[in-house]
This record gives sequence, structure tokens and C-alpha cells, in this order.
Amino acid sequence: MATANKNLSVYDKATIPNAKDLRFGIVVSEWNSEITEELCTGALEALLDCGASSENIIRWDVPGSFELTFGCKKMILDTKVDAVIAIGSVIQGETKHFDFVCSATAQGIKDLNVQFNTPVIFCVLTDNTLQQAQERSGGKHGNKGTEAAIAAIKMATLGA
Ligand SMILES: Nc1c(NC[C@H](O)[C@H](O)[C@H](O)CO)[nH]c(=O)[nH]c1=O
Ligand SMILES: CC(=O)[C@@H](O)COP(=O)(O)O
Repeated sequence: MATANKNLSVYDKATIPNAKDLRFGIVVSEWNSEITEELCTGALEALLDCGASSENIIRWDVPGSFELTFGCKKMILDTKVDAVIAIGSVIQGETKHFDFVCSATAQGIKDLNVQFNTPVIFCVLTDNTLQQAQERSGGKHGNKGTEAAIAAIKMATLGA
């Protein structure tokens, strides 16, 4: 289902485990910060809405989406979080750099989920235009940060 047919911010709290005792890491890319800050806000609001405590949420910033893999790995190794949310916004430019950044970031985060036992949630927008990114970070299609927070809670409690 395309995002155009799904609001990324809709969730039923009755179906979400309570996040009261969970610890979360959020690693945020500074590239396209007008987008990534909105994604982070959506994630934080959803985590708190579902019972998480602000003192149990650690935020680190990295220069760009390519650095999300290292930042999330360091978050896993250096802290005791139950899940990590990787937040980025990659927007197509004039060259193929977009393809390499998107692919490397997706593969890197996937690899972290294979190598470690702490779920890392892929909250990286990969858009053709700024408008598409705005629509998915608090615009008409909702906020992928909200969606990522819910996924983080579910994965942190998987099998519990
Ligand atoms: N163009 C975008 C980038 N590019 C920067 C890379 O992510 C990386 O920081 C650089 O190549 C140094 O390693 N990053 C984004 O997150 N979004 C973009 O649109
Ligand atoms: C995703 C990128 O790295 C891209 O925005 C950089 O722009 P350009 O391809 O015009 O150099």
C-alpha cells in the first residue's frame, strides 16, 4: 500500500504495549533538519503518549543519513536502550548520490538488526522532492516518526 493511501500517524493505543519501563535511543540526521526535526517530534510525542518517560529517551545527532548506521551501532554498544529509532531525510538531488546514500543507509540499518539484539527502526524518508518529505513528516500523509515510534515499542516488547 502506498503511503498516499495510509496515514502514518494513526495508531490504536489499545493495541500498543505500555512503554512505561522501556528505554529508547533516537539518532537524528542533521541533513534536511526541517524534516528530521518534525520526524523526531512525531516519534517523541508517540513514545510519551504510549507511556514512555522522557528520562528514558536518549537523542544523539549525526551529520547525515549515511552516519546513522554508526550512530545507531554506538547507541546500542554504549547504552542500555531497548530499541533505537534512526531518523533521516534523503532528498533526490542532481546526481546518483541519492541512490548510494539511501542504499547504504538502508543496508547498514538492516545489518544492525542482524548483528545485534536491539531493534533499530528505519525512519528514513527517501523522497524525490521536499514536498514529498514534508507530506510524510507531519503533513497530509501524517508523520513517519509516529509510525517509527510505534514500531519501536512493538519490537522492544516482541515475544514478551
Ligand atoms: N544529500 C543528503 C545527505 N548527504 C550526506 C550523507 O548522508 C553523508 O553525511 C555524507 O556523504 C558524508 O558521509 N544526507 C542526508 O541525510 N540527506 C540528503 O539529502
Ligand atoms: C542525497 C544527496 O546526497 C543529494 O541531495 C546531493 O545532491 P546532488 O546529487 O545534487 O549532489
